[in-house]
Amino acid sequence: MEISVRQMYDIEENGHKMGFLKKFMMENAGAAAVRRLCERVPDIASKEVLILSGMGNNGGDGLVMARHLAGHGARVTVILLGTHDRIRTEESSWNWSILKKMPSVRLMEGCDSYPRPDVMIDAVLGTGIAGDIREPYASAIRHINGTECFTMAVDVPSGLNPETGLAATPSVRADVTVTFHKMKRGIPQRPDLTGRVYVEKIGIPPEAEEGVL
Ligand SMILES: NC(=O)C1=CN([C@@H]2O[C@H](COP(=O)(O)OP(=O)(O)OC[C@H]3O[C@@H](n4cnc5c(N)ncnc54)[C@H](O)[C@@H]3O)[C@@H](O)[C@H]2O)[C@@H](O)CC1
Ligand SMILES: [K+]
Repeated sequence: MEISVRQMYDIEENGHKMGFLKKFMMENAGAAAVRRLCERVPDIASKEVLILSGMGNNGGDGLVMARHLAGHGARVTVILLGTHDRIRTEESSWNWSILKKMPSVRLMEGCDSYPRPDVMIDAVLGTGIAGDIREPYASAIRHINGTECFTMAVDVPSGLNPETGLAATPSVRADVTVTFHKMKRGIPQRPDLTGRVYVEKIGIPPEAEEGVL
């Protein structure tokens, strides 16, 4: 079943009000994405992974992935596309503050030149996308597309509108996309951008869908 972005936000809100806090959803989302990544890249411990994280909760999923990947022994760099004081949500800031205590993860706030990794994680933009792609997000997306390495998009390839299926210029072209809870209706319209799509449950109680679906 495909759902709208509005329905996804309402389900998330209902789950949060039930006490299944958004930070738990984010944790499960990042963990599920890393499980899929390890399936697709079995020798992850020998890999250099670059995570490009935006300032919203899509970026927060990327921050969770950084911690899990460090646990798997990967060499992880996170580039936050802004400064940490501009992170927009409590759950994402919370994950950033954990990473600050982890020397095993290299953290950068903004950057002039991007490292060239073996694996790229696109956690730039998700369901919160609105309008034309602004900087520094546009440069980050162009960088992702300019590398040859294996690319996983978190929730939706950045630039692709998960409601309409319309793709901004630029939009990420991913090898795989891991989306959460249920398929958003715009995602299956662009297999050329998403690559293979996995839909992962993130622990939201089914009761959170009551009155929404
Ligand atoms: N819905 C859910 O159940 C869950 C959602 N999660 C994640 O949260 C994401 C949604 O998070 P948010 O609502 O914070 O939104 P996003 O993280 O998708 O985007 C918000 C950020 O992007 C910026 N932005 C929006 N459009 C832009 C544009 N055109 N150019 C440049 N910057 C732009 C905004 O200013 C804001 O900083 C989902 O895609 C998913 O990855 C997960 O944490 C797990 C739970
Ligand atoms: K993304």
